[in-house]
Amino acid sequence: MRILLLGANGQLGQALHVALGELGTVLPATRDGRLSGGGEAEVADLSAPASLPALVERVAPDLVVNAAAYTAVDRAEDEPELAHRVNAEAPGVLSRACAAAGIGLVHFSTDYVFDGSSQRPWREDDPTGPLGVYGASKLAGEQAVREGGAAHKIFRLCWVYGPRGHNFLLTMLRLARERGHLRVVDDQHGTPTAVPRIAAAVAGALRNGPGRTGTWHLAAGGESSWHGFADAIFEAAVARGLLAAAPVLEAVPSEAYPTRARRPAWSVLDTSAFTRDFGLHIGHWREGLDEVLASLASEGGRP
Ligand SMILES: NC(=O)C1=CN([C@@H]2O[C@H](COP(=O)(O)OP(=O)(O)OC[C@H]3O[C@@H](n4cnc5c(N)ncnc54)[C@H](OP(=O)(O)O)[C@@H]3O)[C@@H](O)[C@H]2O)C=CC1
Ligand SMILES: Cc1cn([C@H]2C[C@H](O)[C@@H](COP(=O)(O)OP(=O)(O)O[C@H]3O[C@@H](C)C(=O)[C@@H](O)[C@H]3O)O2)c(=O)[nH]c1=O
Repeated sequence: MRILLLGANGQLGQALHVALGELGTVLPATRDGRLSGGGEAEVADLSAPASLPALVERVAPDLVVNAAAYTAVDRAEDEPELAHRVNAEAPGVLSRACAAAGIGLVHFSTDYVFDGSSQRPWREDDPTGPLGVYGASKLAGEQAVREGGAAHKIFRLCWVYGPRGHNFLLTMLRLARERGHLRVVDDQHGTPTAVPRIAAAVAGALRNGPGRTGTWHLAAGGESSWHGFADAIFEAAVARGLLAAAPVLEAVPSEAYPTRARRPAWSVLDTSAFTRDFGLHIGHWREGLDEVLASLASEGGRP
């Protein structure tokens, strides 16, 4: 199987590049045709959606996996058109191109399509209500993929982090090295999910349910606040020698840490449909955290 992977330089894209290798040949594509680890890739600029059908036609893959996205949650408030083009229009164009070629499309969405008001983990068919531009653009992307007509798998992820790229774990490690005191919100709840485990689960889902089309929640087990996640990061990072000492960590309400975009108070996803349909689960979020910190430690300590 030939798999065209868009967004191959992103944190999820890099993990998928490895994990999808077990299913066939991965053909990476990036914004500028270069792989961040060195090497060449196809060019796929999602801010120019009209360029995408020709790429799909020329490469003639058996499957397209779209890990590219506009993910800057606060900046999206000031660049709504760009966010919409990359996160909504481009996935719609891809879905139509895949439908025309008779191939499937794997796409990713987010817990930020919800408004955070639930009292229990969100199910796939719960009403959406994004609080900001990023979440709204990702919701429009889901709808565009469904309407585009390709057989698709849309995986809604939550609080993604890994050993590379831009994410909360790496931000916390950096800030802890710069300051002795951090303030982190404790009234937003979700499930931190490590990219290596997401990538393995996506490969497993393609293996176990290649013909299935639909939308699934895919996240680790358990739940935490951002403050609880930061606390666990510092405890494990000190134990693994990645930090000399944990900073003082103050729990604060969201009002005390104002951001350009509002985030949901409750982002925990119910993943039972994914487990039922593909026979897989990602494991508890603390297991994924331990693996990522172990891999950072084995790489020499400093991300
Ligand atoms: N990060 C998270 O916490 C979560 C992410 N998700 C979803 O998971 C998916 C993967 O996200 P993640 O890997 O974390 O995000 P990253 O920001 O790490 O990666 C996104 C990739 O998309 C690329 N990209 C952005 N704009 C364009 C463009 N115009 N043309 C081509 N490529 C572009 C970026 O390229 P470049 O490297 O050149 O900037 C980057 O490599 C996305 O769909 C995201 O919405 C869902 C829930 C949580
Ligand atoms: C850096 C920092 C953040 N925070 C708060 C801000 C925010 O409410 C929360 C999370 O911070 P971030 O801005 O790093 O995370 P954010 O970019 O909101 O993360 C989101 O990214 C997108 C792409 C998704 O799809 C989501 O699932 C989610 O992972 O923590 C603090 O309280 N203290 C701090 O020192």
